[in-house]
Amino acid sequence: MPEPGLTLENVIIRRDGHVLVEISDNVAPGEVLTVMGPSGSGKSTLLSYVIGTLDTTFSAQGRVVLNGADITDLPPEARHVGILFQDELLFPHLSVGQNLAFGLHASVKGRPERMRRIESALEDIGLAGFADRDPDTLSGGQKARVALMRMLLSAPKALLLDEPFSRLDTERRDQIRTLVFEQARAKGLPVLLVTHDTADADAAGGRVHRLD
Ligand SMILES: Nc1ncnc2c1ncn2[C@@H]1O[C@H](COP(=O)(O)OP(=O)(O)OP(=O)(O)O)[C@@H](O)[C@H]1O
Repeated sequence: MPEPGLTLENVIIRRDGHVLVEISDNVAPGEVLTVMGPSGSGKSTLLSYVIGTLDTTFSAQGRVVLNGADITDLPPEARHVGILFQDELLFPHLSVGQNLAFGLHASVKGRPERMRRIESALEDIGLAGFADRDPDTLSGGQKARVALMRMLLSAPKALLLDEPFSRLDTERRDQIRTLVFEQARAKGLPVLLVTHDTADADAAGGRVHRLD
């Protein structure tokens, strides 16, 4: 039986011959593995490796396996791994609804069905009726919720989060954090969370992998 979730199998990432990252682990569906470590320890590099955008200055060995399928050599768009960054930007020239439509998986066909999905997605993040708004009229927390939902609509099979909460004030941070972890659990998605903040790790409630 293939192991469900996101498996990093004997992954070693090197730069200039030196080992930067070494990890071997399985993140189960709905589980959050928090990756912590000082600046420059390779946290973002590890996420680049998992999504398939590792810079050529690095060399890597090992395998990335998602729900039993080896995705190590697939191009990023074929991996079905969603990523959310600290500086997650919405397209400023598109409305909130169009931004979500951009994320919506191609398997959702027909304009009425696509519109219905977007309306229901906006309800899920407490932004019903916001479809026609310009992103620059939203607060930071509202933008973060739209960015999260845009990623979820693409039907990823795993989530990677690179300091996605660090720009939010404490109250919004708690809200968005809860929303992300609830959605990941509800959809059974394995999550890799990169953060400097021990409060993020505590909220995630899962295991912590330290890079030095
Ligand atoms: N494209 C690149 N070319 C050369 N070196 C790079 C490149 N990208 C990252 N590095 C180096 O690799 C190391 C790891 O960087 P990385 O961004 O993964 O660290 P990090 O742990 O995410 O840091 P931070 O917490 O500051 O974001 C750093 O020393 C960085 O300078």
